[in-house]
Amino acid sequence: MKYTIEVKDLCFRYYSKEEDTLQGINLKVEKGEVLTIVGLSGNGKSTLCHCISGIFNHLDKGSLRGEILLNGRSLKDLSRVDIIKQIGIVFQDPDTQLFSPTVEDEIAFGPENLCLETDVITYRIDDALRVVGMEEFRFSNPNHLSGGQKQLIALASVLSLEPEIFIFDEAMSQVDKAGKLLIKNKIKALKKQGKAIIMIEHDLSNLDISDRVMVLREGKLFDFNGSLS
Ligand SMILES: Nc1ncnc2c1ncn2[C@@H]1O[C@H](COP(=O)(O)OP(=O)(O)OP(=O)(O)O)[C@@H](O)[C@H]1O
Repeated sequence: MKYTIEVKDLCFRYYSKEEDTLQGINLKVEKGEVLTIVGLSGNGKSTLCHCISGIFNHLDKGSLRGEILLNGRSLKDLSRVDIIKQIGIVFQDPDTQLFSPTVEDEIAFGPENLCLETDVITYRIDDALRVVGMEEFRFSNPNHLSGGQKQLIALASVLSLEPEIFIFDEAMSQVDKAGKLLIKNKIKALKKQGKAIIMIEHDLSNLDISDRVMVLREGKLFDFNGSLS
């Protein structure tokens, strides 16, 4: 069976470190599945997200061993555009993700780079803003928004790419109760559409939308019952 995401024996070491931050990670996510990874701060969750999303293929920050497969194809064999079309990541800190002068430009950036037709881009902006309940901020400067609003715009900018795989790295950490409900409902809808989703979470109340939970501890990934992945 081809999994949407499959990670085999992944190890990652930052050049500035003497030990591997990720140590022999194995995981699989199917179409329509939500996998949540929990773990204490500094245990490697963001590093894992950056490896899976292909960011470390392009930013030479360390050495990566093992294999990451998207729909059966190694990440190493995919171009940057192929990866962006397949996998969307919402970063933990929205300030690292938002750089456009307006919310509209921010959401349009990905689809424009995929050279989509103008009316498709407009539709995707409208839809993404509606999903995150931020229509009234369309022409606002993202820098002037609150942390939670920035997280919602970061999510909208990934939704507009319509990838098959979503990675949410604590994407709801600054969002208020109403925003969390919107995001959770959208994740449920994405799951129904057959998207594969990896969520990194600190807040255990968000686990209700997960199919499976794994724990990352000191660079190793465990099933929730404590057995090594
Ligand atoms: N760019 C980097 N260069 C060197 N070491 C790094 C870098 N980024 C992260 N690390 C280190 O890798 C380890 C794992 O960090 P990471 O951010 O992946 O953990 P995390 O579980 O996501 O933590 P948090 O929940 O606080 O975000 C930490 O020891 C961190 O200091």
